[in-house]
Amino acid sequence: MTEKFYLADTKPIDHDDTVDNGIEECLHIGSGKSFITFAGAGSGKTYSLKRALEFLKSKYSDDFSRQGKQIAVVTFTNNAANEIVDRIEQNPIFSVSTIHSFCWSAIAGFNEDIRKWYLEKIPTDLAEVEDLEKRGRAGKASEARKRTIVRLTEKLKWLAEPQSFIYDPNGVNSSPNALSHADVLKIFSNFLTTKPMMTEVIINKFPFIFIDESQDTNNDVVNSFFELQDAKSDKVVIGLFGDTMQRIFGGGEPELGKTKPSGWTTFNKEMNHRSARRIVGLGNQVRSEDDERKQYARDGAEEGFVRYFLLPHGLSGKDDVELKIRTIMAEVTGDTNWTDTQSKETAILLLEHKMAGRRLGFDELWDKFSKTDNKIKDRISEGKNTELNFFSHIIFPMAEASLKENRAELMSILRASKSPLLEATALDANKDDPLGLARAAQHAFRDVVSNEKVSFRLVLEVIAEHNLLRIPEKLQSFVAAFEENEAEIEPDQTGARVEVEAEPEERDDSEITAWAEALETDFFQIKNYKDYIDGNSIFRTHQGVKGNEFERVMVVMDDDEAGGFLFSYEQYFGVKELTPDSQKKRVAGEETGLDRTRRLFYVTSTRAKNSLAHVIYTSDVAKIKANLIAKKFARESEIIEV
Ligand SMILES: Nc1ncnc2c1ncn2[C@@H]1O[C@H](COP(=O)(O)OP(=O)(O)OP(=O)(O)O)[C@@H](O)[C@H]1O
Repeated sequence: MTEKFYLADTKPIDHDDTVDNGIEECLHIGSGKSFITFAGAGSGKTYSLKRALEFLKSKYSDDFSRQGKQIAVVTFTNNAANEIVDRIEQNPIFSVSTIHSFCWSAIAGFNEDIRKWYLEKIPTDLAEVEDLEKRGRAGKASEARKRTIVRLTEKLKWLAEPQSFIYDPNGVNSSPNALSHADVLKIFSNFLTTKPMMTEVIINKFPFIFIDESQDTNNDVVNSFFELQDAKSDKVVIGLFGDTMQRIFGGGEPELGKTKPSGWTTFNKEMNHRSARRIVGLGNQVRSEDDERKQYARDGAEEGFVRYFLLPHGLSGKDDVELKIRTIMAEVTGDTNWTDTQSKETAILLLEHKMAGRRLGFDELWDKFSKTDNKIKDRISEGKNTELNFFSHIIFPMAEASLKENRAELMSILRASKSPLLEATALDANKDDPLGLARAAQHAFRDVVSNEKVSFRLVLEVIAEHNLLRIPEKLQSFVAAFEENEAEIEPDQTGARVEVEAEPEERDDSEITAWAEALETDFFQIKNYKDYIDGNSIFRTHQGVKGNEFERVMVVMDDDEAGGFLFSYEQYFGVKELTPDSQKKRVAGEETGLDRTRRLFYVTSTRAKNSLAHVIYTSDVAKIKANLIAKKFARESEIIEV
């Protein structure tokens, strides 16, 4: 059989230079040429972005510095923003920020407009919940709906007066007038298309706007940029960098690169600078079932290794088997680093937190969230769940400082988190001993966290009881009794307790139920969760490695253990039939779990530079083997049954 299905062809390293030259032709004020770059894995999107920035710097640096203009680079995550900042030369004409920071900086200060936006939106949300409540049954969900109705009604009252809104892109946003992450994006998209003044401010400040990872950039935001280009093509150039095959988070625009945007200049990058020929070949074969874009490896690239390990579902001692597989990979590749458990150049990719949770020890916590909405799970996997972050970013470091009796560190966390006990009103109320209350609270907190088996609930309760920190909105109902005490202590603050709008999808009853159960589990699991989210472990999720690269990658696929329904490798590899619902969707040309799984498989496979081990737990080893060969994902010799 011909090797063309397995090994990518090669081209010289400068093969894509024409693309970068083409991009430069768009980069003139008034060019009218906004552009979208199609570029597969490892094609050097960041490289092209960097070149574009350098070009603009050489052309406009003096003018922009004088006029206070900037070039905006908008990224998906803080990590991506930092990586770009590291890779470009520091210059005040570059403004690199996450999408949330960018949107917030555009709408910040438009307080009256934000208030009006809420005044229009909340009655609709309220009517929706009231209607659901009228038709729904009594029970936990109904209780949650009733709480939402009270909250929204109070908020409407609060919004009757002018307010000043705040937002922290990296924070928990639990203070009364803080916007939620989701609302910042919604408000921005709405204002960009309906508020000419804000639009003018943006395009005057940013004549060039680049958006990285555009395939996953929030749908509303991307579409508002399409409208901006239609209306102001003489004043702004927008450049989208991304790869539609790597759209793996929920919020992106599915039509990107198909019907949208129209009339934009498009560029195709064809090189893969990252991976060995065999790995680029596999990526091409995966893509042949989607948009059929093909990549070349670099001239001189090594052949590299791909191996498949097929294992039956329900196997016991998975950790041992996976260790053995790494030993086999070391033998096959001659690369002994495969067995080094600390190597930063090795990644073991798990489909879900649940799998990492079991291997790292936060499975009890994670299990409680396994039945929640996918958007919530997405936020957890991105480390963006407000309440979990409250525990991992604030309370856990406090517990550590407290146990080490590091009072300075503890005070600094309390100050940074705006502890109510350190506010002027609280300090003034106890003139004789302003820090007395804070001290008592710290002692009580230390007593509680000294128990290594303490539950999240007890930790939360001691914080609420002593008013050590403001509790994020969704957790407030679990400590409601203490809040009333707090209102007695600070009668002036009543109105300020109302939290500003959370995204309706996030007001999901299942999340409240999950929290009720999760709070009963061991608090110190949060350390393992935090290590994992911070990337301090060899384990990562399939979704979490987007944009990263490693010498060696082992991808563990186990539908049974993952227990999710967003992805199904069994369906993708032809072992299980599509569900009737998916079949209907497929016929109607709609997206199915199969498309999502294919894209995820593409992302994980293409993280490896040199060697790739696919570990597949399946209900039918023989069938999967036959299908991998039929799809030309594997040569027979690459499949190993352990
Ligand atoms: N033109 C180039 N010449 C040399 N090296 C390059 C070039 N472009 C990219 N590289 C290298 O190739 C690797 C992949 O580049 P980069 O991470 O920018 O790709 P990407 O398109 O963002 O990939 P992905 O979408 O898979 O995350 C990096 O190690 C980068 O340094």
